[in-house]
Amino acid sequence: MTESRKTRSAGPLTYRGDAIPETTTDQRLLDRRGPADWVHTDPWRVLRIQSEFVEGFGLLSEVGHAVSVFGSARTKPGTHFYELGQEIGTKLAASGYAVITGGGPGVMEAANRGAQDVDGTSIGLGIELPFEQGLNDFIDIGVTFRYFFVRKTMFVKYSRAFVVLPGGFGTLDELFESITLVQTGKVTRFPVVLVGTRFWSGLRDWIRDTLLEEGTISPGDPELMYLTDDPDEVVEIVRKSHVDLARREFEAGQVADEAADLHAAEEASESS
Ligand SMILES: CC(C)=CCNc1ncnc2c1ncn2[C@@H]1O[C@H](COP(=O)(O)O)[C@@H](O)[C@H]1O
Repeated sequence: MTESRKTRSAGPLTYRGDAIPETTTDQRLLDRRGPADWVHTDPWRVLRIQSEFVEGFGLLSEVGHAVSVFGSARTKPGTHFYELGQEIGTKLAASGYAVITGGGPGVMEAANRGAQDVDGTSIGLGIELPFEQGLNDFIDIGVTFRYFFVRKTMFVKYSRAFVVLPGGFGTLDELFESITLVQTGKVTRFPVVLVGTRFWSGLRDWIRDTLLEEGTISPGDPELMYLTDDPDEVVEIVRKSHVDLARREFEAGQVADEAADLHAAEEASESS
């Protein structure tokens, strides 16, 4: 009979005899402090990026129907667009939509505040910035991301619609990112609603008169954006697109419960 050799298992690995390491994995994890440079290497960053996705998906997948509201970080309380942002936040929340913003001040704060005013779900997806900012005070659920692109994925994945109030480069970035995703068919399910006809009409005209004229976009592309000043119309556009999507999913046999519910609600309102 052969004498049984000393054996150690480490996860899926088996070591025997002289191959057995002197320490266990846990000991190596807990006992040693080596140089910290590896924290700044790309493979480590990949793990941090993954963890942001995991946290974001984990949090937002439980949230239900949501709409993202974008707009200037510099809009002050008491101004027209702050109040409009707040009213839109309130009306979306009252219609059952969670309101997601970038978590900062200005229009973001206004929309979060409006949602909170009616006990709606108010969410902030913040971003680490060179100057300390923190999430605004009107957020119930907040995440602060390190990476812009992870945060962008969250806005797109968990929103039924994008509502865009006047803003600067950040807002334009969000607007054009979302419209490009719609144009290229990467997302098929949400409307992009611009609020503030005077502010946005110059951009819309330039898109029509220059981009379309030059052939850099297709004839249907300018119609990918809605333009309004009316908070009720914002909610109406969101709701209608939501119901249309539910109907398409229902007809295609992809009957998620919510799609069936919405379809039934639509049928009921049509027949009443
Ligand atoms: C006062 C100040 C500049 C604060 C910055 N604090 C911020 N916190 C969170 N998201 C932001 C911030 N600044 C820009 N963003 C992002 O970019 C958009 C606004 O940028 P902008 O003000 O239009 O160009 C927002 O919808 C938001 O998603």
